Amino acid sequence: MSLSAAPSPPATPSAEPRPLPATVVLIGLMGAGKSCIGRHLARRLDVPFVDADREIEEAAGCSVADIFTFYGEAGFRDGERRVMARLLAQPPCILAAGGGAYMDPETRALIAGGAVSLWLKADLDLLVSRTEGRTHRPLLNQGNPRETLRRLMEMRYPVYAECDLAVTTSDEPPGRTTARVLAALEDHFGHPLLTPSPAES
Ligand SMILES: Nc1ncnc2c1ncn2[C@@H]1O[C@H](COP(=O)(O)OP(=O)(O)O)[C@@H](O)[C@H]1O
Ligand SMILES: O=C(O)C1=C[C@@H](OP(=O)(O)O)[C@@H](O)[C@H](O)C1
Ligand SMILES: [Mg+2]
Repeated sequence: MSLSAAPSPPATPSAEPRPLPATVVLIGLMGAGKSCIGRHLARRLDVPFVDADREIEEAAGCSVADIFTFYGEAGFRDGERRVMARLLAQPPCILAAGGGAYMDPETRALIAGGAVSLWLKADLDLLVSRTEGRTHRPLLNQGNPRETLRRLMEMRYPVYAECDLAVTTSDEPPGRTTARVLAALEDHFGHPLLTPSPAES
């Protein structure tokens, strides 16, 4: 028996943390938490965070609601497709898409070609509770928002299901959801991701 003080190496060495290898696109319905969790995740990984809706607003010089009013939903979708293509050509970042972006076939193909899509999946009650009282989502500013969200779930969830990863969100602090998203990504990439900043809760 050796009396050496040197610790023996682990049977299976754990993988070294590596930088984010590809852009992560957060998809999901309005209120799922794409913008909120995206911001937390980017801070945790110390990579840029980009919110597609903010980029669209900057390019148009007005709010998403005004784009819908002046150019209609079709005009918004055209701008969204172009902005998503530009953002997907940038170095790896966390990209919060708007809820309808992944429904566009060209955008879906670009994401499948070089990014990782992660669906924040939420049930109807959670989406309603997280969106009520907010007025910046034109699709929910008319009619019955619960009914609109229910209809969008029916139309969109089968397409969202084409994504690479899905994480179910629940009524928990954003830090908990972020940790579960991070774990899903590390599992997908097969190695830990560099997290230079301390964990948030
Ligand atoms: N665990 C959680 N994950 C995501 N959002 C949460 C969570 N808990 C509370 N929220 C709140 O829910 C809202 C989600 O809105 P947002 O991030 O804009 O969604 P989206 O971009 O998907 O439409 C925010 O006000 C956020 O603070
Ligand atoms: O689901 C949609 O069609 C939309 C979602 C919104 O973004 P969030 O999902 O971030 O709220 C925004 O892009 C626009 O109001 C349309
Ligand atoms: Mg958002």
